[in-house]
Amino acid sequence: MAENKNFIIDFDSTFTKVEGLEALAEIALHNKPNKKKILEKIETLTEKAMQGDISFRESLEKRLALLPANKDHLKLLIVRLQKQISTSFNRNPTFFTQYKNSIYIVSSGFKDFIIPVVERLGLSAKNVYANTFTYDKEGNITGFDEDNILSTNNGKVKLLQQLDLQGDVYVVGDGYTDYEMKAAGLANKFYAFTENVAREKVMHKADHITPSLDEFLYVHQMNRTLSYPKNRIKVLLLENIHADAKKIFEEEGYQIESLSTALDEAELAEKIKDVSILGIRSKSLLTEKVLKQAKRLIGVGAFCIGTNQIDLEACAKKGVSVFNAPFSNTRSVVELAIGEIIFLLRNLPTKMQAMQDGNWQKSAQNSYEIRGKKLGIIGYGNIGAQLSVLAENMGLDVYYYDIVDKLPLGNVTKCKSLKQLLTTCDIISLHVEGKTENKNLLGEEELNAMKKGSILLNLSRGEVVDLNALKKALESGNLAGAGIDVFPEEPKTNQEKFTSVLQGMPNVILTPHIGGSTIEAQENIANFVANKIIKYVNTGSSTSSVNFPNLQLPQLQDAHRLLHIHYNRPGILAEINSIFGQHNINIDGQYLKTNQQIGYVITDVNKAYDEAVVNKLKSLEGTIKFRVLY
Ligand SMILES: NC(=O)C1=CN([C@@H]2O[C@H](COP(=O)(O)OP(=O)(O)OC[C@H]3O[C@@H](n4cnc5c(N)ncnc54)[C@H](O)[C@@H]3O)[C@@H](O)[C@H]2O)C=CC1
Ligand SMILES: O=C(O)CCC(=O)C(=O)O
Repeated sequence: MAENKNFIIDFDSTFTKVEGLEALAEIALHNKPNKKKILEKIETLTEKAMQGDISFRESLEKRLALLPANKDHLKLLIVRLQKQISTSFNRNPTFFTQYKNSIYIVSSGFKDFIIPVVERLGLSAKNVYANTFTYDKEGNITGFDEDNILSTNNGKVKLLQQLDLQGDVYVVGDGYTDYEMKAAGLANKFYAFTENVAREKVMHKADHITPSLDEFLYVHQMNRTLSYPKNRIKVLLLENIHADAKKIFEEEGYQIESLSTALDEAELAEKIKDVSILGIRSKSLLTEKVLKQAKRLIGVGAFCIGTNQIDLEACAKKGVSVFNAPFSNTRSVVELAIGEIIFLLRNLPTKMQAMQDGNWQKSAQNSYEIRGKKLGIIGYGNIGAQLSVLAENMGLDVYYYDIVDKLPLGNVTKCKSLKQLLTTCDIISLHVEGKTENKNLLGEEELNAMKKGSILLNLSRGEVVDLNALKKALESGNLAGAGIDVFPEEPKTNQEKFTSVLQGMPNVILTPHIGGSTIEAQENIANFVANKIIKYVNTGSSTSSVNFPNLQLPQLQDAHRLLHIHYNRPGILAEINSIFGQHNINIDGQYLKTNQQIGYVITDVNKAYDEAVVNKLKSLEGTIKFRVLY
């Protein structure tokens, strides 16, 4: 960085998260009955001055007149403000120590509390330009030094004129008076600092909006604690993902766009261009065509279990890691399945409709208990196995069939073939994933093989059952009922019309893909997936990614982490290490894992390395993606 740069930094709501005078009022008015009213008045006066709506001098005089504060209150204020230094300022102590002589705190606040706070980050009192209080003999604040240029209107501009700084001048602040220094031609650029407060009028005037000090340092290519400012990470959330996900990403400092609907291929291809993280549920198809447009995509969150809607291989080949929530909604699906089994065995859908139509049908005909009935589960994974435990506890005799060898829980019976399961059980419940091989897993032949009077549940994926064949089986009476939650074609939004060949059939429950749609499940999913993605972005850890080699990494400490994602080919690790060798890189730790498509090598290196290494690693043949983390 060139030495002839000067940084003018505001104090209130920029260096600290709060306005100093407001915090002082909070302390001084503690336990006073009129506290709320006075605080509101002070806040209004601060805001008016910040927005440029009243003169600074007028605002200051009126605020101080409202403030019954003394030196003891100031002591408490200093302790409070020292704890409220802006997060990104605290995160970047090197900036302050390295440029302490070029950083000027220019504030309309008061030196009495500003100096002890900025000294915390290594700045010295001589570079603090601010007002000073006047006190009476008892130490009560009586006013301010009226000769101080900063207590006058346009004080910051006048001060900067006096300072006559040589070289480039950059102003960072949240208020209109900060902008005025640039407007007066005294600064090269004004950066609106929005980490603590975002004022439209000020942002509108800014050369650059900087949501954190990281962004400012990144733009100026200066030493910083974070390799990449978080505000540059754009997240697109689709399909009404639970609000917790948005909150978690926001707290991390990302930019979020959240939509309640799914997008079709063309819409998603357009939207995804500058997106770093995409969050979807089961409706948005993430195809190779869409991925081609994704220039910045790092990670995808499937805020559900199924990932059949995502081209996982294409994602891996693009260096995009996909995470889902394999357990968070399993209980919800199981509870719905149990409920539907009871409803269907009691013939409730038909009876309920009759009541709605005004027909009283008190009869035990076609109504059965679930106790002692044989439940057959196809797919004994997380959901299937959980269903078996609950069902067994309710007195059902449970059987399952899975293509993979699975340990039976409790007294469950494993079937050797699908046919054996279908011909044995009274209730069949599908819990397989939606891969192409499972299309029409239950077609005409399988449905005809089911016991007469049995019922079918599908809460897995729509394509798994041939619905025309199911309609026939219901009409013929071979099946006595069905509960269907998932369909080969589902509406993208709640506004779209739903149609199915099963509409209007007796003893059939149709639900709009809500097996996992409970408040508990959606909240769990949002937290689980959002945190997995943040961990991946921050540390490279790919634990439980569904398409990446899984690597759990230690916390990065005082090192830089180089993440290299490449096509899995022999010899590439040796080539990577040979680059490190040529540049005398001190390796603190190295982790490697591969899957069929890609290799993922993580190397933690000493911070002092030659930048040429980065370029060499990026241009290594077979490189898919390269990131540096610190
Ligand atoms: N309706 C809804 O809202 C929800 C639906 N789901 C669906 O449920 C599916 C299952 O979820 P989990 O149990 O968590 O998945 P899982 O992966 O733990 O279990 C799936 C099981 O099915 C088995 N399987 C696959 N194909 C099979 C076949 N042809 N025959 C027999 N077994 C087969 C697998 O070996 C595995 O054991 C998800 O993939 C998803 O599509 C999941 C959550 C909510
Ligand atoms: O709730 C959703 O959007 C999808 C639920 C689901 O099918 C899944 O988790 O796989």
